[in-house]
Amino acid sequence: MKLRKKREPDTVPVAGLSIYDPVHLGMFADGEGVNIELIYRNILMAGEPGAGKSVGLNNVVAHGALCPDVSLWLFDGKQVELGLWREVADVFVGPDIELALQRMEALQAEMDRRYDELDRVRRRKITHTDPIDVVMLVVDELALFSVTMGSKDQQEQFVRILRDLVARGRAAGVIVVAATQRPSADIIPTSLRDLFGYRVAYRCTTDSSSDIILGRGWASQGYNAATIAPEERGVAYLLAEGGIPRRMKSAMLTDADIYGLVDYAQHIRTSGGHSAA
Ligand SMILES: Nc1ncnc2c1ncn2[C@@H]1O[C@H](COP(=O)(O)OP(=O)(O)OP(=O)(O)O)[C@@H](O)[C@H]1O
Repeated sequence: MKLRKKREPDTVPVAGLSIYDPVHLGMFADGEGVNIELIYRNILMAGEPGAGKSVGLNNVVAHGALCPDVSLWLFDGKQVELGLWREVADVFVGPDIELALQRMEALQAEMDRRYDELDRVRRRKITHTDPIDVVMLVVDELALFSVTMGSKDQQEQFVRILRDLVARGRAAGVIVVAATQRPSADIIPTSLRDLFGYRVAYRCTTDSSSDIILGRGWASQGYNAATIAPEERGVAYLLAEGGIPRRMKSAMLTDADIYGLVDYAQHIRTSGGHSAA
C-alpha cells in the first residue's frame, strides 16, 4: 500500500490526465458527451447483472489510472472485474474482508490526517496545487463486502467506514466509486445512496430498484431504469447532484483497449514517480 506524495513539480512532465479534469463516461441520448467532474464527488453505479455496470465502471477506473495525481484503490469482490487494472492499482483487494477492512481503516486514518492538516492551515479542501494524491476508492461488488463475506460485525464495520468515506472524504481528496448488481434497500440504504453526488442506474427489473439507485420518485416521473430494454446494454440514467436524470450510454472499452491503457498508465505513473504497489 502506498499513499505517496504526488510527483515533484521539477520532474519531467509526462502526458496523462488529472483527476481535476472531467471524466468521460459515454454519450447522452442527444449525442452530447457525458463528462462528469468527479473531484469532490462520489459515484454510485448499479443495475441488474449484465446491464453494463462493469463496462461503465471501467471508464471511471481508466480515467483514474491515467492520472498521475490519483492513488488507485481497487476493491474487487469478484477478483476478476477490476483484475485487468491490477498492475496500475496502488492497492488491490480481492475477496478478502479482513484485508478490505485493514485498507479501509488505513484510508479513514489518512482522511483524518488530511483533515487535521487542512485545519492546521485553515483550509476547507485540498486542491490541485497540493502535493498530495487524490485517492480513488473503487468498490465492486459492494454487496460482497457489505452482506456476503465475513461476519456480521465485519460487514457492519465495512459499511460504517464506507459511509464515513463517502460522507467526509471529498474535501480531503477521497473519491468513492461504488458498484452493485443488487439495487435493493439493504445494499443501498437511502442514507448511503443520498451521499452520492452521481448515481447511474443501468437496467433494473423493477421501478422500485430504479428508485433505490436514483432516488425516490424519479420512476413515477418517467426516469425509470426498468424501462431500459434488456438488449440496450450500457444504457443508463445518470443523475448528477441537483439535476434530473438523463439517459446515456456508456462508452465501451474492450479488454484489448484496457490492456493498452494499462501499459500506457504504467508508463505515465512510473515516469511521474508514481509507482503502483
Ligand atoms: N456501453 C456498451 N456498449 C456495448 N455493449 C455493451 C456496453 N455495455 C455493456 N455491453 C455489453 O454487455 C455485456 C455485459 O456488460 P457488463 O459486464 O458491463 O455488465 P454488468 O452489469 O457489469 O454485469 P455483472 O453485474 O454481471 O458484472 C458486455 O460484455 C458487453 O457485451
